[in-house]
This record gives sequence, C-alpha cells and structure tokens, in this order.
Amino acid sequence: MRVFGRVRAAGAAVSESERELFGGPLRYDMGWAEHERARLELSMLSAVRAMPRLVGGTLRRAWRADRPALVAVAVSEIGQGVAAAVGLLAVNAVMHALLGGGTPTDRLYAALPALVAVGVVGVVNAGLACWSTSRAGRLEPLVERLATTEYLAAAAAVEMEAIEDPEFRRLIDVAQYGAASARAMIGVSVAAVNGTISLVAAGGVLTVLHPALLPMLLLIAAPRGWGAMRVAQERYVSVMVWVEHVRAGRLLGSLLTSRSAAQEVRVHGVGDFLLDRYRDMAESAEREQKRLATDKALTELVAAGLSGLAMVATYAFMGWLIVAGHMELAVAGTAVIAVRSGSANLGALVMNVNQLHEEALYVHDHDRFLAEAARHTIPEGGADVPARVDEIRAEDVTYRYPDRAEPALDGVSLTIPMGSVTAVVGENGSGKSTLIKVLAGLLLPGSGSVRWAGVDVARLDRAQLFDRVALLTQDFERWPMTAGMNIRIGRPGRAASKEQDLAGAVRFAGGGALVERLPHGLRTLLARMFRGASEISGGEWQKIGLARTHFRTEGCGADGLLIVDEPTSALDPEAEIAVFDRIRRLAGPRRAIVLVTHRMSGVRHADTIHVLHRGRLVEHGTHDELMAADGRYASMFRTQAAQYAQGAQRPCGPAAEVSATGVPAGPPPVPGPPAGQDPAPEDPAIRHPSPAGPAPRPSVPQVRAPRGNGAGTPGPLGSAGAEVGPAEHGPRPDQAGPATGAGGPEQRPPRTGTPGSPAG
Ligand SMILES: Nc1ncnc2c1ncn2[C@@H]1O[C@H](COP(=O)(O)OP(=O)(O)OP(=O)(O)O)[C@@H](O)[C@H]1O
Repeated sequence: MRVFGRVRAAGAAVSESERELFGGPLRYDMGWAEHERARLELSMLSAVRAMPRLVGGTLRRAWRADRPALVAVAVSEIGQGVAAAVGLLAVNAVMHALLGGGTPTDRLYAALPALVAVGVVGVVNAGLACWSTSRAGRLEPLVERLATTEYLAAAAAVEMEAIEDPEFRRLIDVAQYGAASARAMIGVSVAAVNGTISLVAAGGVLTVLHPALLPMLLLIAAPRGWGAMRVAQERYVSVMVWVEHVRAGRLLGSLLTSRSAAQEVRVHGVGDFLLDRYRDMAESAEREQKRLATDKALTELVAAGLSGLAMVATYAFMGWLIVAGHMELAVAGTAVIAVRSGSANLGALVMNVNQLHEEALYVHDHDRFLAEAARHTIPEGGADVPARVDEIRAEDVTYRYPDRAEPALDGVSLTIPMGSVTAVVGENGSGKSTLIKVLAGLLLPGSGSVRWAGVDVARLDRAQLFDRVALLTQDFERWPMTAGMNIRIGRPGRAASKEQDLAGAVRFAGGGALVERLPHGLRTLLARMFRGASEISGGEWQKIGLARTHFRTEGCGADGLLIVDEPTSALDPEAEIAVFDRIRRLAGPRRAIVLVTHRMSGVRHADTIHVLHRGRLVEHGTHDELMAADGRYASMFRTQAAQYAQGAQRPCGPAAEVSATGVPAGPPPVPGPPAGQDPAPEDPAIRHPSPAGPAPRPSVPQVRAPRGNGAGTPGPLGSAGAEVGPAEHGPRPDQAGPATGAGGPEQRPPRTGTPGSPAG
C-alpha cells in the first residue's frame, strides 16, 4: 500500500473536540516532509538494500563513541557466525555417523568426536555472545549521549530566527527521538550482523547439501519479511500523522493539573469541560490504535500462512529428493536442522532489518535536524567587537518573521549613543521586541543593517557581541535552581562561589529583604516542583531578574548594551518607581540602555523616545518635544493620564476590561485605551525620583502592565501560560501530560502502545 493511502487511513477520524478546541483536526502536516514520502514507500528489497548504509551510519557513531568496544563486538559477532557454521558441519558429521553402518555402539563412538565439537562450539558461542552483549551494552549509552549532545548543542547554537520558525521548531520536536533510536540501533545492528553471519553459515551449509534448498529457505522467510515491513510502515505513518493529536491530548491533561490554570479550572468550571474533551480525544486515538492492531493481526496472519505454505513445500521437496534418491537420509536430517535454524535466522534478520529501518527513520530525522541546524547555526568567528563602541545604529532595517507576510520592522533607522537611555514605545505588535532582538544581534535584518561602532553585526563575532549585551525582559527565565544561581547565571562564567559575591547585585535590586525571608537565603531552591523548594511572587522574581542583570553588566568592562523589556510588569507602583530608578543607575558612560515599556512614567525621562507603529518608526524625540508635537506619543501619554484620573475617581471599576485591541486594559479603574494604543498608567503623582531622593508614594491603586500575563501572578510571564514549575521547567505543557489517555506515553509517544498513542 502506498503511503498516501496510509496517511488517509491514519487520519480518517477527527474528534469533535479537536474541531471545537483547536479549530480543526490536529494532524501532523506532512507537507514539510515531501521528500520523505519516497522514504516511506519501503519494500523489503529497498530495506535490505539500505541496510549496509544504516548499519554503516550506526557503526560510525559507535566508532566515535568507543572504538575498543566496537571492535570487541565485531570480533565476537564474526566469531559467533563462524561458530554457527562449524556447529552445523559438526551436526552433519554426527548425522552421518549415526545414520551410517555398524552397530549402534559403533555409530555412537563414531559420532563422539563430532558431538564433542558441537558441545565446544556451543560453549564458544555462548562465551562470545556474552562478550558481545557486555561490550554492546557499554556502547549503547555512549552512543545515546553522543547523539543527545549533538542534538542539544545544535539546538542551542542556531539563530533565533530558526527558533522562531514553526517549521524548524517542528523539526526540533521530531528529532528528539533520534538519540534513543541511535542507541537502539546498536543492539539491533549487532543482532542484524549476527543474523546475517549465521544465515550465511546456514545458507552455505544448505547450498553444499543441495543447491535448491537455499531458494526454498528464502521463500519461507519472505512473507514474514513483507509482514514485518508493512506493520512498521503503518506504525511510522501513524506516528507522523497523529503526533500533534497526541501532543494536544497531553496539553489538555497538563492544563487540568497545572497550577497556572488551577483557578479557572475550578471557578469557571473548565475542569469538567476539558475532561470531556480529553476523553473524546483519547477515544479517537484509541480508534486509531484499534485500526492499527487489526491491521497488524491480519498482516501477520497472511504472512504466517504464506510462510507455512513455503515450509510445507520445502519439506515436500526434500521428501521427493530422498524418495528419488537425490539425497541421503543423513544429509536430509542435517538439511532439516539447517532449514529450521536458517529460517529462524532469516525470520529474526527480517525483524532486525525492519526494526533497523524503523529506528533509522527517527535517526534520519535526527540527522536531518543536525544538517538543518548546521545551516542555521550562528557563525563562529568574525570581526572583533571594538572595546569602545560610540553608538549602535540601525539603518533602514526591515525584518519579517519566516511565517509572516507583513514585516515586523519596516525601514527602521535609529541611533543609540553610548551612555544614553533610549525608550521604545508603541502599541502591542508594533515591533518593539523585534527591534531589540535586532539591535542585540539575535535576529539579523532581512534588509538594512545594524552597526556596532560602524561594523555590521552580520560581520561581527556574535559570541563577542552577545557578551556585550545584557537582557532584562518581562519573560526572563526563572531557572529552576537556587536563588543565588538565578542571579549568577546572568554571567555563568563569572566566579561567584560565595554569597558575598552576589551581595552587591542583591542590594542593587532591592532584594535584601527577600533573601532574608528565604529559608536558606541565596541557597534556597526556587523551583516549586522539587521538595524543599520555595515559591516567590512575580514581583519578587523581577527583583531576582534585576539582580541578575546587575551581576551581568558589572561583569563586563567593555562598552555594551542593556536591553530592558517591560521590566516592571509584576511590580507594585513603589517597586516600579524604584526599578526604573535602578535601571537608570545602570546607565553609564560606556553603556547604552534601550527600554521597552508601556509605562509612560518610566519613559518620560529617557534621552530619546522612539514611537513604533506597525513596524515603522513614526516619531522620535524627548518627552517634551513629543508632547509639543502632539502626535501619537502625546495621545498615548494623555490617554494614560486620563485613565489614572478616572481611576482615582472610580476605585471600584471593572476588574479587567478589554480594550478595543483585545488587550486587557489593566487593573480596576482603568478603562481600555483607544484602538491601537496601549494602556499604561500615568499619574501626575508618579514622578521619576531623583536618585538621591525617596520615591514618592503614588496615590493610585496598583496597576498592572498589559503585556504578557505577569500581572502580579507568580510565575507565568511567558506565552501560552507557561509557569514556573513543571509546565515550564520540567517537561513542557505539551509533553507533560499524564502517562495515559489521549496524551500517550512520554518517550517517543506513539510507539509504546499506551492508550492514546495511536501507533503503539
Ligand atoms: N516569533 C514570531 N513569529 C511570527 N511573528 C511574530 C513573532 N514574534 C512577533 N511576531 C509578529 O511581529 C509583529 C511585532 O511583534 P513584536 O513582538 O515585536 O511586537 P511588540 O511591539 O513587542 O508587541 P507587544 O507590545 O505586544 O509585546 C507582530 O505582528 C507579531 O505578531
């Protein structure tokens, strides 16, 4: 059957829940793998033809992992093959002796040397098998580690653009199973080599006994080979087609148990609702499993029937040879043994080749990922970044995300002088985050250029460039590690073995009281999923983030760029003012700050403010200049001021209105801003404090930033409800579902037969 038919069969059922929740059937898009289709149209012949290549690839990996172990395995496997041939010849000699002339005692004596040889061969064989098993067992984990390390290193080294590209992300996902398969291929390759050698031995002996017996042997094994191959193809296609469904099922499972969704699951009654859909999706996955099981049973029945017929024909042929006097009885006895062991060898070999192929499909994905990743790897080397960088310039920069028709940045030009604070404002989706990624060298412009000290970023040594950049974003990583490590990780190479080494950063971030409250100070583990760990709030995390940024910037003596993206989204007003003050203090003559925020109170004291609108820079200037110009900035600013004024008059307003742009308008008294503008507080009472003076206490209720979902909730600041906890730091939400149900198993989900894994 051709693969298209199989894809149709595998994707026939669509659960109503998938339509309802995800807008349609979640099925793997086979489009990306157009060239893979030929690979799926396997036949036994093509599988056998590909075997040397597959085994060769495995051997190369094993060679790199542990040469002595590989040599030991090879020697012991070849030894076993030779032993098998010698054993068959010894059996032949025993037969001849037993069926020859003389008294039974004479015949027994005559057979004795050959019998001893059979015994010795058996012992040698067992010893060699033992040796091979132990060496192969040593190789397997090494190969898996090698493949996993290759995978992880490649994934960590690719350009951000690749990470943002859904196609590439899918490839990263698919390739994750390759390492386990590379490991499995060691054992299977060894078994395949062993089976081949044993088969050659049995075939050789059979050919010597009678040339017609070899084709008969092949006839017995062929149907089983066909059956095994067909079942494997079915399973692989099913895995590919259902992988998204499996993931979606797991996602539902993990949402039901996640902490971030716990409130809505209970209060909004989402629990029962999702559970129903989970069941529905599990049922459709089970239908696919049932289809696969039925198909497998039928295929194996047909294969066993055909193989049995070939066996009957072989024995009938041997019977005719004996009756017609073309074969001695003793030879026939050996031939029966050789046919039995040969067909067993061939059957095992077929299974091995088939399994090799199945594993190779995953290893192929792994290799394809490595090749793709190599094409997208951030280049090493390049021009040195000068120690003194007077300015960073973007010149007519245009950037378009791979899956978007519209550019996220369109002809943007700006200059960031060293020692300045530059603010970037604009409505949601106007391109602010994209701009800072481009300035930091994380994304390379499609056209135009970003220049550090006059040198195009594309030509600079990117590792050196990154070393000059510090990031403080609203969704900075909350590493599931200790509080101290969460600060130190800002510059992992910088020594900080003692708590005092981090004291400056903690003090700077105003985190002294927080650290004192933690049960083990900086050694407290901040990862709720582990026993003994502590939980801290979103605002407290942001203090940790600020301390991390301080630790990073302090560790860099050369000119650099500090990027601050919505740093106060989870802070109360007092803390917010203090943070903006601290960020300003991070500015120095040899450091430029780019600040992205919706909080106008944090923006007004910037040296230059750039206003982005739909990817284009539409205004720039100081706060006073922009207010005088009475353009978009002035309108945004006044809108926020008006919100605060309203908020002060209407303290019990709606908890979270939604603006015309679909953006939550913020906390209680703040109504949504006009379409296309971002809500952000501006309170005449909030004035940027002078570094010397105390922060005035604002008279407005706490205001949350509209970006992200970090409005005061601990943890989830990233997209898609990621949280500090298993959903973010353990397996991802789409991987962390229960072990059964629509989600299927954890490791290479669809293959192990757990309910919900269609190809089990
Ligand atoms: N990874 C991505 N893949 C595709 N499109 C993206 C990606 N990231 C952002 N975009 C799109 O690019 C445009 C600019 O997004 P960007 O995140 O830079 O805006 P922003 O001004 O930072 O928005 P916000 O204030 O909501 O954070 C938007 O239309 C957005 O949908």
